[in-house]
Amino acid sequence: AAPAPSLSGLTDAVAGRLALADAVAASKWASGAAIDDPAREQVVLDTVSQLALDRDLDPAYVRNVFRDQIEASKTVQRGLFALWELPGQTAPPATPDLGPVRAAINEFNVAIVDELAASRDVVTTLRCPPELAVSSARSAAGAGFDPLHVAALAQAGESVCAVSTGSS
Ligand SMILES: O=C(O)C(=O)C[C@]1(C(=O)O)C=C[C@@H](O)C=C1
Repeated sequence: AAPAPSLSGLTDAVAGRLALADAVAASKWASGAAIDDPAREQVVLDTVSQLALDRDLDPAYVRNVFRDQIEASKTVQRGLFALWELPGQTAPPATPDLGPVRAAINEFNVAIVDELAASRDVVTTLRCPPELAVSSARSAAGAGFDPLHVAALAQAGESVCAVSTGSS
């Protein structure tokens, strides 16, 4: 088989994080919580900024990538809420406790920053956009994504290909 495209590790981690939006949405639907949680977003962005510094990556670059991760998660959550509001549709049963799914999201956050560090020499080149597209398609297929999740995965990758990633 052909070797995996170089950004596959990154897009697999991004897709894995995005797939957790389904469990987040089900939990929020069950509890009546709002999709937007600005305090949690701040914790995520501050955490990944520190992870970036630890890996000598530009924290502003990594924050931008994670703003897109958060927006992509909300795209999926809003899409699922819209679906569950339709007559005859039901949300899957879920517990209101977001703790376990957020712990899983935290693990993907670390994996994504690790992959950004591993891909630092690719993401600043013209190879990045086509490799990101191929890797995203591969990850989406592997995850069995529907059109809602495929669209959100593209949104999640919008800031990956960058001019510079260094912290200096
Ligand atoms: O943790 C949540 O409540 C989520 O919905 C996930 C997430 C994220 O992607 O990290 C997305 C939207 C919220 O505003 C906060 C965080």
